[in-house]
Amino acid sequence: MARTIALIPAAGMGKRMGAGSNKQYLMLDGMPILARTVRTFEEADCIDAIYLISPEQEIPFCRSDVVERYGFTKVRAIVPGGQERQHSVYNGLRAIEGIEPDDIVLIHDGVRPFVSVQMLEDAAAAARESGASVVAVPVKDTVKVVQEGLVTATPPRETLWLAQTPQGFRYGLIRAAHEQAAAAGFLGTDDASLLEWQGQPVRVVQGDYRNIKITTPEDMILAEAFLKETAK
Ligand SMILES: Nc1ccn([C@@H]2O[C@H](COP(=O)(O)OP(=O)(O)OP(=O)(O)O)[C@@H](O)[C@H]2O)c(=O)n1
Ligand SMILES: C[C@](O)(CO)[C@H](O)COP(=O)(O)O
Repeated sequence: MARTIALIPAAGMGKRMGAGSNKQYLMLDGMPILARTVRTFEEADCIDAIYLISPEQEIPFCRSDVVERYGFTKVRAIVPGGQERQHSVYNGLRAIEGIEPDDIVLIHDGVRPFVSVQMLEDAAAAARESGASVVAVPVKDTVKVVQEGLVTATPPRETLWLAQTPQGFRYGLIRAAHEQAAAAGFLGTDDASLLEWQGQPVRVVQGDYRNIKITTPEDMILAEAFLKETAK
């Protein structure tokens, strides 16, 4: 049976959060965002090993204040990140030990702490069957394409989905896509887009509107509200 490996990029600088420190370590009800995210992977039976990706200078802190403090036993390594998210993920892909082309890699933002075990299982199963999967939700608003302050298009809403993570892949496929993108200088904002760029199919798996990426200060308010609701 193919193994399922989690790659958790957490090497961003959190510029849009403007917290003055890295957003992945902001506390949500007493626990760092990143630790909340890793906990779900630690608890999921379908996950065999976890690789974290961190800014190089924060690796000791990540080890002491996330991995050791919360006793995460599945974390195999903390890998230094790169300039862009894509570079960080590529570093992670190259660091996984003993991985086979048919093993599954689940790539998940460290700052999406509301991921569920069900989402991990669904994304991994779809990747095993189809090669690549992306967790996503349908958009609720009408989306405008805007150029130089003018609307140039209103794409039909039923075709629009918001991409989340986890995104799941057979290792051989995602490794080759990252290598080809790096050689061609193609930069995508998620991993599925690299396979799309190659013309490969990507299966959509139903996500959850609560699986937010904590990006700007109002996302912290939402995250705290979600936590309060589940504590009731
Ligand atoms: N060079 C980078 C940039 C981003 N990420 C990670 O990718 C995820 C999604 O990125 P985003 O929310 O954009 O985080 P930041 O890059 O930190 O935010 P900003 O763009 O506001 O600086 C985060 O877990 C982030 O840490 C990464 O590992 N390496
Ligand atoms: C991967 C991602 O979270 C999917 O929504 C998103 O594309 C990351 O983008 P960002 O530019 O790093 O915020």
